[in-house]
Amino acid sequence: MSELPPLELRVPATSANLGPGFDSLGLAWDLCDRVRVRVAREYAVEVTGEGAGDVPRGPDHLIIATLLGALRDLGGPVPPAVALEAENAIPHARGLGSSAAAVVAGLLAAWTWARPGRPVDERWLLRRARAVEGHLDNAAPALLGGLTLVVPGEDRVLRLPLDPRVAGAAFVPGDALATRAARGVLPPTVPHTDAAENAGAAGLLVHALAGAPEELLAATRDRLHQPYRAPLMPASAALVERLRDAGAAAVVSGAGPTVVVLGTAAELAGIAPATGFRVRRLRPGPGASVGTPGD
Ligand SMILES: Nc1ncnc2c1ncn2[C@@H]1O[C@H](COP(=O)(O)OP(=O)(O)OP(=O)(O)O)[C@@H](O)[C@H]1O
Ligand SMILES: N[C@@H](CCO)C(=O)O
Repeated sequence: MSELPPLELRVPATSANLGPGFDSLGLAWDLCDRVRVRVAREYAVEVTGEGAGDVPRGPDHLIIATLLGALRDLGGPVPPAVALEAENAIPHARGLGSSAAAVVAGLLAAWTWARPGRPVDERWLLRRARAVEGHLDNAAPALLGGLTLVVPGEDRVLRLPLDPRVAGAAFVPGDALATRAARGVLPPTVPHTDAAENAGAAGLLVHALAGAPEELLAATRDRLHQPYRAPLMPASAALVERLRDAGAAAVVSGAGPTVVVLGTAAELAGIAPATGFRVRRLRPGPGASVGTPGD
């Protein structure tokens, strides 16, 4: 068991939905959590940065629980305990994919211990991530990097072309909002007209992100989730409206309450801070990586 090597992983923050692409489009950012795991006699968890005061310190820590479950699924080896060190940069429960990043870290670590030297089986990893997360639009870009499309109902994930001029600015509020709560307010059905608007906007968004950033404002309109969630995040909803009225392609990131503006670096340079939000400049980034410490 002690032959299982210590591992170091990096996993990116992600924005799911991007406006009209509910549960299907997602984008990885250059904001990453760093995680180290090793076999130990007793569980030990050291966390710095985001969520440090809140996450469990034992086998129920999301990364460790995911790792152990996946090792069992892969037929072992399951160590007596693991020690985990995490430097968290991704804010928790803000719509930037922190839980998907943790799940992808646990699954990549499990694969690396159970199948050393073998390229990760993406279908296995995404199936496991779906079982934990319920949807894949954060896990897919966290694993693959860049812009990804999940086809809900089909077991398929595509990496889509992304114009290198596209960047982001995240407005992260102080208050958290659990994804589960934000999904709980969505109605079981939506009007046909809203579905049609979103279908058109999602198609335009893929086109805009691939090479027509001047279309981003028109392409980021959403009728399927943001209006229903607005009462849970009134400050974010007001900020989206204000930014869009000023011509910026602002959307709610994932289930919120972070607001993300998509645009070229030149457009984003003019974005002013907003009271009650931390602003973080973002660039699209690569997917998760795993190696041994010091690599
Ligand atoms: N790095 C982490 N380590 C341990 N637990 C984590 C970590 N990241 C997230 N979690 C757990 O997941 C919860 C947040 O998950 P949730 O799905 O509500 O939000 P999110 O993933 O940040 O946002 P979204 O899914 O909308 O992008 C945290 O409160 C914490 O319990
Ligand atoms: N598509 C998911 C993303 C959660 O991060 C939702 O909006 O609920």
